[in-house]
Amino acid sequence: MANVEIAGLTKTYGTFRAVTDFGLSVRDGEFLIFLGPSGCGKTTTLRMLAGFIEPDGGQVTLGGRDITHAPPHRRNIGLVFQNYALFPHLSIFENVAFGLRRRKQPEAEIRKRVTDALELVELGHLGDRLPKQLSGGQQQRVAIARAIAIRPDILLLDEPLSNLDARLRLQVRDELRNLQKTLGITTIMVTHDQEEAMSVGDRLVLMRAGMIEQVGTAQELYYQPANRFVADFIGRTNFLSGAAIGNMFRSAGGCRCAADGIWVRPPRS
Ligand SMILES: Nc1ncnc2c1ncn2[C@@H]1O[C@H](COP(=O)(O)OP(=O)(O)OP(=O)(O)O)[C@@H](O)[C@H]1O
Repeated sequence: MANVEIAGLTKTYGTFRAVTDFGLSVRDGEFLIFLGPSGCGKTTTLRMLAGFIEPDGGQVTLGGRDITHAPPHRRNIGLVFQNYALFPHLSIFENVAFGLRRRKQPEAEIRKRVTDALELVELGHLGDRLPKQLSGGQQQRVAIARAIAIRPDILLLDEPLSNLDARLRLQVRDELRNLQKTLGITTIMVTHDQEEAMSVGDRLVLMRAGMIEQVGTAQELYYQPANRFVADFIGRTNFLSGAAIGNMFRSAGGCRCAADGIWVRPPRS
């Protein structure tokens, strides 16, 4: 477990700025969501944190350690991708054991950690199967078990639920949320699904065109949007033109709204 400090992270492809001056503190044990429309830079930012994309500028520290230019395997980060990325020729047990074998853990430790991780995602009885003998939801739970088996400092999830059908999506989403709270692992998840973000995230980072528009809880973004884009993206919002006068709002049609949100239609004269 660790807190993550991100400062001024920037990535440019040619002349196109995919991520600009991204700065944020992720708290120890927090479930943070990167949310925003397609192409806004969520995956690029996550991949810079994972070490797969080299940033052009900025800094990332993990538990106080500068990892900005460290290779992925030196970061102790658990990764879960949209497409599960399981090894098709390895058993479920060996898929989960993979990262531990690479880290040259003793055999007894590997057995214990794989068994524990598979139990946590309720797949302890399926260790001998191959990935193709599992459903999509089960495969994604294996990918989650593999990520947590190495006891990562942080867990990075890139649209982990988007290949699942609607029912499984809800189920795995709730399981993921419970698991994250049980283990207390600092977690960052990318999604473009507002409802998913609002139901699992402690805080949401709403991005647009490579920049952060607002960071806050779902309630803060919903009730105190920083701007029109946030209000539009997060809520089912109707926009009325008008003017704020003290603690009142006067719309072009003559209605007024007090700070408590109660509408008042002025008496006809
Ligand atoms: N290797 C690359 N070369 C050039 N442009 C790229 C490259 N990778 C990403 N981009 C561009 O950077 C921008 C951000 O991409 P990114 O994948 O981070 O967006 P995203 O928010 O994760 O989108 P989505 O929700 O569709 O996955 C996009 O406009 C994309 O086209």
